[in-house]
Amino acid sequence: MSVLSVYHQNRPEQPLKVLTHHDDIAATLAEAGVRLERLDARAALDADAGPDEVLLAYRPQIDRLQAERDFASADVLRVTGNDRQQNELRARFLEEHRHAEDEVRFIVAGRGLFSLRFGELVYAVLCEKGDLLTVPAGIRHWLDMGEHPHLVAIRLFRNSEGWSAEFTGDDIASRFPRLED
Ligand SMILES: CSCCC(=O)/C(O)=C/O
Ligand SMILES: [Fe+2]
Ligand code: NI
Repeated sequence: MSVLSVYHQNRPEQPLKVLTHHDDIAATLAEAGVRLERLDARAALDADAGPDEVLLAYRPQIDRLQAERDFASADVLRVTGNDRQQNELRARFLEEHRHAEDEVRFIVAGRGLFSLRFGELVYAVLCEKGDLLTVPAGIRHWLDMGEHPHLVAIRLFRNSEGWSAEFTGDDIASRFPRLED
């Protein structure tokens, strides 16, 4: 179930509101220019399927998005378990950053908590399998996957080089709730 919690940036201990209905969440995010959509994520895949298998299994969804929005590349981010490499990935996305292009992420397994800043507000949206999240370019944000990450996401880029980000150096994420396992 997706969940949206809206906070004032100085009061991370007390959300101003919490929404749990997908339509309410999508409508609230849309007011801020963020799109949350649902896609079919029921492809039969082994738990350890590699990036090529994931991209092949979701080719119809990717092709449709590519036709609508003209992406130049796609990759698969898989973060599962908590070995050193996974912990490094978790730590990297927990640092507040922004991108020069929209962040377009299709969650095909597991879940992740995206926290987005709009003025003095922080919108923390828990995304799960089947969610397609589009965050406009330039929005400051971070992502938590919890202490035992389980997240597989297809990432779509306009940039043929793939993922690139500018880290803001702001430690706001350290004051906000993490994704609970
Ligand atoms: C769920 S996609 C993983 C992380 C990522 O690419 C990003 O930019 C998070 O903000
Ligand atoms: Fe990002
Ligand atoms: Ni799973």
